[in-house]
Amino acid sequence: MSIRINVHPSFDVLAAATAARLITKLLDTQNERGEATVVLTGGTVGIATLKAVLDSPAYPAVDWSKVNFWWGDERFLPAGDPETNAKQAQDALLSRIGVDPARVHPMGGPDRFPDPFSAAESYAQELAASAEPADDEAADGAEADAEAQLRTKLPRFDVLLLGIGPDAHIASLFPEMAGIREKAAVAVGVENSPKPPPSRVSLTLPAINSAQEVWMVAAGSDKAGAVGLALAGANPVQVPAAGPAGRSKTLWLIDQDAAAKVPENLMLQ
Ligand SMILES: O=C1O[C@H](COP(=O)(O)O)[C@@H](O)[C@H](O)[C@H]1O
Repeated sequence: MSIRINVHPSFDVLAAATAARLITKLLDTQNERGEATVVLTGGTVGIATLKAVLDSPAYPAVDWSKVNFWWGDERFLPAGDPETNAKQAQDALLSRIGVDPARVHPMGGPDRFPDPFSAAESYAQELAASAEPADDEAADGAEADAEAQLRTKLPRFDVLLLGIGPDAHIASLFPEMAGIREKAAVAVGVENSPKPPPSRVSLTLPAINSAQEVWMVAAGSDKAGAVGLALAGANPVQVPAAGPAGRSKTLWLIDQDAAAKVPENLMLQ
């Protein structure tokens, strides 16, 4: 598994470059597999990236009707609320590109579930229903066992995008809270989130780390501390952004301001 850090000169360049990467990644994956699966993030860079996809003359190269969309987290608000990550993604891109609604999987809100915990349970079921059939190649060892278990619960995520909060949260996994410690479930409900709104739903770290590629996106000097600590190898319970690791690749896509505290030895690699 490789970690790569890409520092871009500004927020706009970061969003445009991440969009270009995403288009190419989806196109390549469709060439290989016929379809592609992306896990979207909310937040500033996440949504700006989707807008930049639509601004790119290359976006029609992707067959958007064969892209599966999932979310890394969601604010527990009614469907269509402008604060939901799903509505923001719809407005920025999804409503404009001819997606197949059956392949779009937003997390549920209070219009469908009594609380974020039942919404998380339902999302876990929806994820499991899209899991790929187990292959017969049984690998040995506890780690292989855990991976095989996870494969029965999750679809193959080709690329998973994650924003980073100034407090180093990723998805809706906040420092020191139960969600970031979760090892068994693939999705969790969150109450008392330090960032409003207080109720949320999130994928867990094991679910995030099942992705082939994880792309960490962040911009701005308020993210520099979180990015620096994460790349210096902090404990994910205190610094959730330190936890994600894609199966084949982890890409850090950040702007110069967010890169200000990245350990120098890593910048030289
Ligand atoms: O609330 C959230 O915040 C994070 C980070 O957002 P940003 O605006 O500080 O970039 C985001 O990754 C997450 O999906 C979202 O629900």
